Amino acid sequence: MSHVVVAPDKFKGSLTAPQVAAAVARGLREAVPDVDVRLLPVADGGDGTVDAAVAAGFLKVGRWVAGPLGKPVPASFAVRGTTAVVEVASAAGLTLLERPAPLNATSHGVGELLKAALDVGCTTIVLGLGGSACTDGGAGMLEALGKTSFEGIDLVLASDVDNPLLGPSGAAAVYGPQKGASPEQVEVLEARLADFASRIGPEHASRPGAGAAGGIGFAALAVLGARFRPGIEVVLELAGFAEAVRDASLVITGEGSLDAQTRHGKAPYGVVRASGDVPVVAVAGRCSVEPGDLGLKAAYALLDVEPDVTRCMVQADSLLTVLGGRIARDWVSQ
Ligand SMILES: O=C(O)[C@H](O)CO
Repeated sequence: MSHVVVAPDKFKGSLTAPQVAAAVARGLREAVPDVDVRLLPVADGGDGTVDAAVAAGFLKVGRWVAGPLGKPVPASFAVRGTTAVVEVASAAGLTLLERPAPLNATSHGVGELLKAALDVGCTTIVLGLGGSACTDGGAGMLEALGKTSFEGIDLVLASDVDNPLLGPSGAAAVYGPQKGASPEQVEVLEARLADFASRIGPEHASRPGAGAAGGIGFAALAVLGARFRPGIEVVLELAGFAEAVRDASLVITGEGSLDAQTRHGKAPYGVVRASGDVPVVAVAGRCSVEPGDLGLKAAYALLDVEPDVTRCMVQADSLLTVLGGRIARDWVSQ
């Protein structure tokens, strides 16, 4: 019997991607005990990118760095050979703050993590962009790096979005509000970013991904010679997805919400695109789009099993196991 690849992203606010994968696999195995399941939790560059690398065989390295408000936080990056995976969210993530601080959150700790990755001898550094608390254009990161040179270093941005730095689809306007910024604060952030860009390299402000992670993308492109890539593509490569999906009979992906945004660089859509002819189904907390529009054969939502949203979040693990069982009955031959 050929195998099933389980490659979900996290369910934000409830389960990490490895936890989602494990819960679905449990359901598959309960329904079809001899099913061959391969777990490949993924991420889009935002939180969970280091976890995905670790699940793919990288080693986790811990470091205390300045958190989004300067207070030390235990952060981590992942290393395999001379490649490091550094995640913005680990040092400057929104989830690290008790209360949002849109005007004051800094990317300083990200610079410290990059330095640490260079110090252990890494020459390729994947920088996962997304899930950040800051909108400082990467100024804090550059300050922490000081005169550190990236010459000879391949710095690859694994970005959750491809927005430019400025304007109506820029870092402040689009992502400021989700970091707690009021309309007036968005204007302040936009003005700060425009001023910073005019001093650092205005020609880089419109590049895809310059607006990712509060403008850390911009600083990395303009000053550190980074190259932009969609995060899910980089993560699938690091995880050896192409190899894992070969001869598979089914791929199961998913994330908390399957919606209109999913087509725009979200992990499940990247998984569909990388799966070729292998059928792909998804699990989700909720699904507000036609599965077929995302190239999915079917979508299984927690809300179809448990209509109460709070219970869905709290019991996500056991509900995903129920969905795993349903998928096994619908798609895996006994
Ligand atoms: O961190 C952020 O600002 C968003 O996730 C977009 O990258």
